[in-house]
Amino acid sequence: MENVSIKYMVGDFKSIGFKEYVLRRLKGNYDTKEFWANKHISFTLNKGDMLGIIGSNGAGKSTLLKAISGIMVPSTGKIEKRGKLVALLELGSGFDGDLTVKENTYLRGAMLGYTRPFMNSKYNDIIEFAELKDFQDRPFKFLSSGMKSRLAFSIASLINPDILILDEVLSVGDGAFRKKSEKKMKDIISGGATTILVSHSLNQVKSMCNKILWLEKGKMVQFGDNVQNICSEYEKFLDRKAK
Ligand SMILES: Nc1ncnc2c1ncn2[C@@H]1O[C@H](COP(=O)(O)OP(=O)(O)OP(=O)(O)O)[C@@H](O)[C@H]1O
Repeated sequence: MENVSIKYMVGDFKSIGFKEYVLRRLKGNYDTKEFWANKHISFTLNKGDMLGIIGSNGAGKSTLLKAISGIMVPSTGKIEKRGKLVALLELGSGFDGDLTVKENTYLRGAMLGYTRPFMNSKYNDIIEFAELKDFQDRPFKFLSSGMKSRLAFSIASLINPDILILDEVLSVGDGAFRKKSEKKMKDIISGGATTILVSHSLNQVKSMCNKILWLEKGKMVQFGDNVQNICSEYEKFLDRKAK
């Protein structure tokens, strides 16, 4: 990632409708502003790295993940990545609520570019890992949040991506599933994949990540492999903020 900045346009243009928009433009009181959610972010990861991204609410963590996943294009700068990328962003994104768990698993596989025979060979493992064997024919919308995230994680992790992006998904599963998924992620990493994880749990970052990126108000505060030190500086920062 080289000098990446990402801006959102904010203002009242979404809610006003076309006629009002034209009128306001003509009168010159059409109000939009640029909001930079990320500014000048640069870092490099190697195969097998696990990066933890930390920072306060609104620091720009999810926006950066969207850019890495290719959902958003950076306003400036460049992102280069090699290999098959799988991203788990907002809960339930990429699923169809009316289709069953089974149908969604195949759909998700197809969206990621996998063939039906490949998905046939992985399907049982995915459902077993997600502990959703009894729910295969249930519409996705009737699953609990934890079950939805378990299915998303199982699909993403069992199809062996080169790059795995996780936005807080692990925090939705219960304790037992979290332990199991952390172990799975360690296996994925030792298999050579690169993982990026956004987390508000410093313990999780400390125990799993070998690199860390700390963002605040869109800017990079620290990046490096001294995970313990950066986490304790961040903890002190949070303590000062809470006073
Ligand atoms: N679609 C959007 N339009 C305008 N501003 C946005 C949009 N999405 C996010 N933002 C703003 O960009 C900033 C960064 O948001 P982002 O979701 O990346 O933060 P975050 O670090 O992931 O936060 P959290 O820890 O709360 O999930 C915030 O100030 C947010 O209000």
